Amino acid sequence: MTDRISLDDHLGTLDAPEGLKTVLRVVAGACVDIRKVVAEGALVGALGASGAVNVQDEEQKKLDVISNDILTAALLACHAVAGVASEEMETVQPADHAGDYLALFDPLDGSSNIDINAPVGTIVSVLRAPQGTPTEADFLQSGRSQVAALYALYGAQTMLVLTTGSGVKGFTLSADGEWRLTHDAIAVSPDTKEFAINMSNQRHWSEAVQRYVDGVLKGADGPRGKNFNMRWVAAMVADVHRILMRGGVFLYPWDRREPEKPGKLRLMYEGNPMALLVEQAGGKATTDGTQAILDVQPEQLHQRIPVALGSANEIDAYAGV
Ligand SMILES: O=P(O)(O)OC[C@H]1O[C@](O)(COP(=O)(O)O)[C@@H](O)[C@@H]1O
Ligand SMILES: [Mg+2]
Ligand SMILES: [Mg+2]
Repeated sequence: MTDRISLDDHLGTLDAPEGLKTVLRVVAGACVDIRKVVAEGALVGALGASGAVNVQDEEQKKLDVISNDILTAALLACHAVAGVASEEMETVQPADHAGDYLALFDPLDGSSNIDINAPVGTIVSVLRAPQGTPTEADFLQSGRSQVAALYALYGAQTMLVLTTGSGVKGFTLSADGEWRLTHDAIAVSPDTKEFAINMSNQRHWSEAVQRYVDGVLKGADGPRGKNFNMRWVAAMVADVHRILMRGGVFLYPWDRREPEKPGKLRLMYEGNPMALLVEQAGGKATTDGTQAILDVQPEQLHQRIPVALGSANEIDAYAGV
């Protein structure tokens, strides 16, 4: 397998600023370090709750905190990074030097999977930094402004899936610790017979979402005229990876439980990076079937949004119910 191009070599050939390549190398290295802790789990005392609660009012797992510390330290030490923001930190952290880039991340996505040895991952969005010390307002750029987006998936294989704005490539971590290109030109098929949604929230959804899911559940006997399969890994990173590999739709809509919150997932470090990857792979990434996530103007660092992304024709069907 060593004849496969490494991430390092791929970045070397990329028509992108050296600073951006450095940021991506640093993120990729931090993900290898996070993977080691994820893989050793109980052996290194990394499972279970940390005892703290984050700014989202969610219980932090030890691995949320460890992953956040690894990424934050690596990125703030990188000369090309002017500041970072994370799901696990209340506000932004400027670096003590100037830099051309800002990094926003969900250090460990799929926290409820940690203690059951199910897939988790890391999601990262990279933006251009303004002149001077960045403030929170400087991070509130729309998803279209991202210069790179990636995730690492700690699953049966460890993979890193990356876009710098011209297509999507997937790298697999080799036994000797190198990211190697295994998935060139990742593309989301326009049609699908697979959907992903947390069905336990059904009674809280809007009428339109109820209608769409009712239609797909009726399968060949209903308005869609074909049978659907359902999958829910409970880690956006793994559910989106499945869609990039074989199509499908991933839905996390607004629901009535907390009507003042627009959804569960966070715009800046979940919605935006995943939306750029999905669009770059030819899929659609929306809040409601029509509004592109990437065009949402952010108002808050930890802003939530509804998410409907995946196979283009199926997202159109979702919009049309
Ligand atoms: O608990 P549910 O409704 O299955 O939600 C699962 C969703 O929550 C998340 O785990 C939220 O992310 P975090 O684990 O980073 O908080 C998503 O990855 C996933 O899609
Ligand atoms: Mg998450
Ligand atoms: Mg998380």
